[in-house]
Amino acid sequence: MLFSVAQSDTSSVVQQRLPFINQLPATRVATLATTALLKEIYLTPKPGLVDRHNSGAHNDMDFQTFIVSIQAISKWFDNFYYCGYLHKELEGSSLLNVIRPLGIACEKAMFEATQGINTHKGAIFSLGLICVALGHLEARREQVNHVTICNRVASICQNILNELVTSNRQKTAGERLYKLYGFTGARGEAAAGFTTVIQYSLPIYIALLRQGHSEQTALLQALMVLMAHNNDTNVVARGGLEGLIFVQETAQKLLDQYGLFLPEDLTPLFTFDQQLIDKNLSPGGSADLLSITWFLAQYEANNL
Ligand SMILES: CC(C)(COP(=O)(O)OP(=O)(O)OC[C@H]1O[C@@H](n2cnc3c(N)ncnc32)[C@H](O[C@H]2O[C@H](COP(=O)(O)OP(=O)(O)OP(=O)(O)O)[C@@H](O)[C@H]2O)[C@@H]1O)[C@@H](O)C(=O)NCCC(=O)NCCS
Ligand SMILES: Nc1ncnc2[nH]cnc12
Repeated sequence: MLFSVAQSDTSSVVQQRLPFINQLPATRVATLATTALLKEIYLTPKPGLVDRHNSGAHNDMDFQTFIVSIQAISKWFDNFYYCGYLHKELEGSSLLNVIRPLGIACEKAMFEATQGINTHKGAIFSLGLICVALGHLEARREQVNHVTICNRVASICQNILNELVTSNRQKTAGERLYKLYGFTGARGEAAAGFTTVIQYSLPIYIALLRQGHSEQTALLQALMVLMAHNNDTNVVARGGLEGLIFVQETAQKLLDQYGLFLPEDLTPLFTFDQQLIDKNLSPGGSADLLSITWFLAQYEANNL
């Protein structure tokens, strides 16, 4: 296990529902989820995002903020997995009501560790759902692959968009942008079974690895493909529709013009990074989907 978290860090929610959960062994799934977040933050250069080169379009967080955040939330991925595993009798949408308090408690641990900075709110939601789905599938001894994992996430989130449709509150960016433009953000991606990952980033990532390219090259290509296709509410929150169109069209133009972004010449990505910094645009949602991409590819490589 990369990080250990004091047992007292788990919330009362977990203690009430699963009092023995902290005595359960760390899972390989949680280690994989933690590694997926580390792979993402270490990848450099990521246009507009925090990486080892700079903080992208962020003046409130840096590389170390993400490391501290990952340390704080790492243990929670075990809790998500066991929650899915120990509630195998529940069907899809009933699971969401059980795990949501866990996710909110994990968000709290993140905010405490980062002094209130939102580093991984979306990642906790998306990767947390993946861990719940894996626990649920494994407990039921169902087939496990990237398709069944994402289908189980879609089943868990089958009613989640209702909260956007019926809610009058616009407390978060996601809720506000749904009312303004109809974007469903992280909720929509999960309810659709991470189709942006399944259709775009995962196939490209796996194909490049099979061709012998480095993990960095495969991850950079996957990120650019995600930025070209993902309706990232982080980008819209900062730059409106104009900002989203700029990110998607520029990413696609670079993919068309350069094909691959190889270590010997990453200039186009550094230039794109500076453009997004100048425009205060950050594709945080695509960064999360990149972690999901790496996780699904690695899980299958380890287990099939
Ligand atoms: C379901 C919730 C998580 C939804 O929260 P919210 O109402 O805020 O909805 P969204 O805005 O749609 O999404 C929240 C975060 O999800 C990421 N995201 C955005 N678009 C997409 C997309 N199309 N696909 C996938 N993921 C997406 C994104 O998160 C990442 O970016 C954040 C960091 O970037 P930054 O720009 O700094 O963000 P801010 O600080 O907010 O902006 P600034 O002030 O700096 O300008 C970081 O979170 C990354 O992860 C979106 O931010 C929520 O309602 C919920 O239920 N939470 C509880 C958890 C839970 O339910 N868990 C259960 C499963 S275990
Ligand atoms: N590296 C990163 N920079 C900014 N926002 C993010 N959200 C997730 N990963 C991120």
